[in-house]
Amino acid sequence: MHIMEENMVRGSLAPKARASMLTSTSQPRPSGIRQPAIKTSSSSIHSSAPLNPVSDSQNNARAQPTNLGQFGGQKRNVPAPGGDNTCVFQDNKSAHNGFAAFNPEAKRKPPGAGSQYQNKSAGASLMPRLQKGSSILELQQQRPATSMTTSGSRHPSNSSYASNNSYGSSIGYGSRPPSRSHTRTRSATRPARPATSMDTREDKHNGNVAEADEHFQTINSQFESFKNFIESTEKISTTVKEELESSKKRVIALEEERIELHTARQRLKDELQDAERHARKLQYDLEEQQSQHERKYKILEEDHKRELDLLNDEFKREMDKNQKLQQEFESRCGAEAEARLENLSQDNKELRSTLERQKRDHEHEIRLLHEAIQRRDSDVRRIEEELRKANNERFDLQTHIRGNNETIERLRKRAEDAEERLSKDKGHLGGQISLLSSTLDLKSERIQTLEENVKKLQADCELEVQDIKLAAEKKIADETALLRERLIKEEERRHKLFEQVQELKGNIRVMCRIKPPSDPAKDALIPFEPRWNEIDDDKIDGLIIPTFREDLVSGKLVAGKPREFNFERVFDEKCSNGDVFDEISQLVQSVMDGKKVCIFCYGQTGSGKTFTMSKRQGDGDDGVIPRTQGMIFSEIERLKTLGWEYTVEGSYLEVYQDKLYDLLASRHSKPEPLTVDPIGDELKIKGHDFTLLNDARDLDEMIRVADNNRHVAATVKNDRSSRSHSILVLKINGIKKDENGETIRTRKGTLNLIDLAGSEKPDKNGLEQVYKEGVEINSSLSYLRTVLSSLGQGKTEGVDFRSYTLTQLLRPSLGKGCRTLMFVMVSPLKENENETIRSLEFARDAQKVKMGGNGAAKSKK
Ligand SMILES: Nc1ncnc2c1ncn2[C@@H]1O[C@H](COP(=O)(O)OP(=O)(O)OP(=O)(O)O)[C@@H](O)[C@H]1O
Repeated sequence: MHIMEENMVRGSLAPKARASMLTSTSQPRPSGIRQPAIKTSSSSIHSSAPLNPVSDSQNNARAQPTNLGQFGGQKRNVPAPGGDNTCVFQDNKSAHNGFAAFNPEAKRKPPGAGSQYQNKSAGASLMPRLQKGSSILELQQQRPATSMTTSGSRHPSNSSYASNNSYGSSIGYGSRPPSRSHTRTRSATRPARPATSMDTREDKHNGNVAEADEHFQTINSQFESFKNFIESTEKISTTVKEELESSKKRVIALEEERIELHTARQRLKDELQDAERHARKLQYDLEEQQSQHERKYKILEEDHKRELDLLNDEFKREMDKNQKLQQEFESRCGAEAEARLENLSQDNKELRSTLERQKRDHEHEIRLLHEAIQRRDSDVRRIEEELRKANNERFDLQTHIRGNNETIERLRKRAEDAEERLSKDKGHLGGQISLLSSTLDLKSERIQTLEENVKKLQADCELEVQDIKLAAEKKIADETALLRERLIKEEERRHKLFEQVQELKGNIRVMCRIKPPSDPAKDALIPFEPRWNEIDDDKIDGLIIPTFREDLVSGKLVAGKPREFNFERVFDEKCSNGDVFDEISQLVQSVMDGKKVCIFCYGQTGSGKTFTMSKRQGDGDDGVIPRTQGMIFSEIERLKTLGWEYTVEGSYLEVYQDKLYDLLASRHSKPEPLTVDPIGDELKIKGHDFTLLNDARDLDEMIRVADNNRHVAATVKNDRSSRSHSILVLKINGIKKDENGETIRTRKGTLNLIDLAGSEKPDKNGLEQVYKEGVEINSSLSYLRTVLSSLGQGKTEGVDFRSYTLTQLLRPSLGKGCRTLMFVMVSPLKENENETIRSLEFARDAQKVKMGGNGAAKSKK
């Protein structure tokens, strides 16, 4: 029984299973199976069950050593029931333990007495087969027929031992074999005992035989009982096996469950990782989109700002121009034009207020746009906050899942333990697993919900951004269109105002430039007194040259009447070419508006005409021609945005010795003189084509070629004196079309930039050629003066332009609607005072010219 228990403990059964098994086996178990009586004192045995009294015959039997003498001093080893049906015979000590368990009587009796109810043959037949591990049944089957079985009354199956229903009651704890008082018959086969002294007492002997029979019966019944016990033990064993089998199955099922759980956990983990990856990707996409939107917004904003800046610049320029115009208007018009000035001021005010309003509107719209961007930023921040929360939740979830994983891991270990403590832990584990599974399900659902939220927020954000973008784009487009429209209108207004001011300024405007002395410390200079402009007090618009005369009485020099010259502007020696161009750029602008403009420089040789007109030395202070060149082509680009397309054609001509030459013609052969068409308002030259100039580089190249071909020579005043009048003619035509490509407006402007040859008294002592040139130059200039003074006297008809090629050339530029600006260049040197005064007088005459008629000045045919 101990062995059986040990086997059960060693097996992989959980305590509960073992307990149930033990419980189940406890029912049929004979009371002596686990009886610790092996170590119990005899007194306890007595106290637990009454012992049958030993009969006389038993005592007699004890006293018969011959009967069971061969067992003398030897304890009988009886196989113990239990375990896996093994009944082990051990040494005397263990045998004593095992047997005493169900037959304590054997222990209580002296060794010799033990053989009283076991005959020799029974003991001999059992002994050799009582091997370790043999079962009782086997023993029963293996037991050969003994002398007892031959009697037919000792066959185990017929043993009266089985008559005791309870093994415990017969051989159990504290029991003893039944009374030996039963009668029995002596076996017929029993051999006759040798004659002994006892034969003499035959009756007594017969009584002993009967007692032995009875004892045999008892043993049989005990054996039967034992057999029943074995059978019940076998049943128990089968039950235990079945329990064991079912336990194993449960273990397998649990293991499978554990694997499933593990797989599910792994799957969940993968899904969580996927979800994390997906969330990270979403976040990355969101950030990417945000940065893209921000970039686009920046670009839009910058474009908008640029456009605004441009418009503001435009506005400022317009305002400056208007201011200038107004100032000029005020300075020139006097009282008679006050009404017009009032109107202009009104217009100007309106224009200013319109522009201010537009500016305010614009700023307001920008503010709105900024607010929309700020709203969008706050939305983005909100989304980021939500995303952060989602990330936090995801992090919590991960932590929780990690905790869960650890719990699962712990549970897995516990499941392994549960293999040993199967039924006890199973329910708990299952509960926890299902709880965890449901928690995991909940968390997965939460992740899914969060992801969906993020997606939704992202989609909302994209839509919102898209809407804002579209609205902003539309607003910008509308605004641009509106501003463009306004700009076109303002351009028209400016054009009109400009025209009005130009008309008020007169047909020929005159400006004067004083060349700086080459050595101010040494050079004797004309004591010019500047007359500062009343409005622009940093500008000079007049010169006073003091005069002296000899007092006839005293013979001393006394101050005479000073000579005063008033011009539109006087540039003193400090002024640069840039200052000059700033003043005349409006005229170049008016060429773009379709006007005929003529700018020419008049002055003594070496007074700075070419310097002012053509200087191109790379020090940044270019003359009028290079600056005009730059301005024309940038204006063409600007006007393109207002729907205008311009073409530029150019020609560079020279009047040398009163003959007209094309400065662009090849100089390999002698150039042929050209003829000016004396009829019409446009300058036309017979047999001469204008060159199409696509860009500033073409014009540049044209000027370079012309400069190389111009007639120059050393004069007294100038080492490289221009010996001819050079004329750069630019025809600038603009065309504006509507959406259908129909021409709706045209502009035809002409710009003549003329660098006249130096006026100087011809030096008779110089080269003949130079002298001849000087005479010719002076003649043509004198004639120009004559023409100008005729025009100045209000003659509009009968003015003879034909006498000189120079005046023929200038005729179309001196008519009505033409703008002519004359620069008079003067030397500051005392030695050139007379020439300077002559030039200034020439300029004053020119200033008086009023061009009349409906076209060019009428020539005398
Ligand atoms: N405003 C100025 N500042 C500095 N130098 C000047 C200025 N004006 C003219 N000069 C210098 O004076 C010299 C003569 O000038 P420029 O050739 O322009 O005279 P010009 O009137 O064209 O003479 P010409 O009629 O003989 O051709 C040049 O060396 C030029 O650099």
